[in-house]
Amino acid sequence: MTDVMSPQRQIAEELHVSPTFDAAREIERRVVFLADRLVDTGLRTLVLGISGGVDSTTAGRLCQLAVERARDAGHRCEFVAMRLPYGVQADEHHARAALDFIKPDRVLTVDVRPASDAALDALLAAGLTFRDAAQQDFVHGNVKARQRMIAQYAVAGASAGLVVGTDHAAEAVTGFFTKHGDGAADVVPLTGLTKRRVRAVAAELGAPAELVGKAPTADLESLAPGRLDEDALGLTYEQIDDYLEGRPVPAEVEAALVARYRATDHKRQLPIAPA
Ligand SMILES: Nc1ncnc2c1ncn2[C@@H]1O[C@H](COP(=O)(O)OP(=O)(O)OC[C@H]2O[C@@H]([n+]3cccc(C(=O)O)c3)[C@H](O)[C@@H]2O)[C@@H](O)[C@H]1O
Ligand SMILES: Nc1ncnc2c1ncn2[C@@H]1O[C@H](COP(=O)(O)OP(=O)(O)OP(=O)(O)O)[C@@H](O)[C@H]1O
Ligand SMILES: [Mg+2]
Repeated sequence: MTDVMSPQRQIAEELHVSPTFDAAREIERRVVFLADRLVDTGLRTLVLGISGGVDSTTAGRLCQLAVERARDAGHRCEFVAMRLPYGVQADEHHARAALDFIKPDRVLTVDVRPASDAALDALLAAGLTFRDAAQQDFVHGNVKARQRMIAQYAVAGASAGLVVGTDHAAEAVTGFFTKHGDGAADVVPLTGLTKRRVRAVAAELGAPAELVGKAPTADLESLAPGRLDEDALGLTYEQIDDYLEGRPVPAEVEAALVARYRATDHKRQLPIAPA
């Protein structure tokens, strides 16, 4: 008899979700991973945008611990945390709290608004039209995410750096990221974690409670500022995490997740080439 793996198990395996979880062990494993990448490549910086959300708070603290570990081993390196607001960020106080907690070696602030708006203006001037204001705002949102990627790669290029991404299993399964925007990175230390496990790692690291429990937002749409991920997705992170961790979920939740996972497969692969 052939053993047919359930879609639930197959997706969890493909996204590297571990059946067991120990926050302290995960911190150690992921700090060692980042420190080893610096030492093994001979590169000098880790570069990561800090938004004030729990994902970049967690990944940022792991980066700072990793460069300190690599320095202890004799490797000259540092962590460059980047503030990348679009104009004035409504939850700037959370970004400040994240930086206070992470204690990065360096902070660089780049406002992505002028470049994002100039790109949109140039496209409009070239004759690009949108279905409606909502579609224009959505596409402009992805331009903002890609401007953040451009800024981080410029810093990496100038400082022999590695760009750090914050993708994890609960984001990967829904493809809820901008392709070649926040989805573009050299190293992804949160891989395989569900959202509640990211929060557990943040808590174990000692992050402030307001950041550990913060509601996730991509905050890319000017017409819907601070829109919550769960509202945009029509799914809760509890449901997504339960599914990834092998717990039962309603049939319609499983159907929605499998459909999203399949439709966004192209975002988790290299560009598609002829067979
Ligand atoms: N089947 C296929 N095979 C190969 N490529 C395919 C494709 N379908 C689309 N594409 C390409 O992919 C593009 C669409 O992908 P993309 O440009 O990413 O756009 P899209 O997936 O439509 O939008 C990104 C979504 O991620 C959310 N997001 C972004 C950034 C951060 C966060 C967060 O959680 O913080 C969330 C954002 O709110 C939005 O809902 C298409 O324009 C096309 O170029
Ligand atoms: N305003 C910002 N300033 C700096 N970096 C940002 C900003 N917005 C997004 N980013 C980068 O893009 C990544 C993806 O955003 P995302 O919203 O998924 O993560 P988060 O804000 O850290 O956590 P959460 O998903 O819980 O909101 C962030 O982790 C961060 O590295
Ligand atoms: Mg966010």
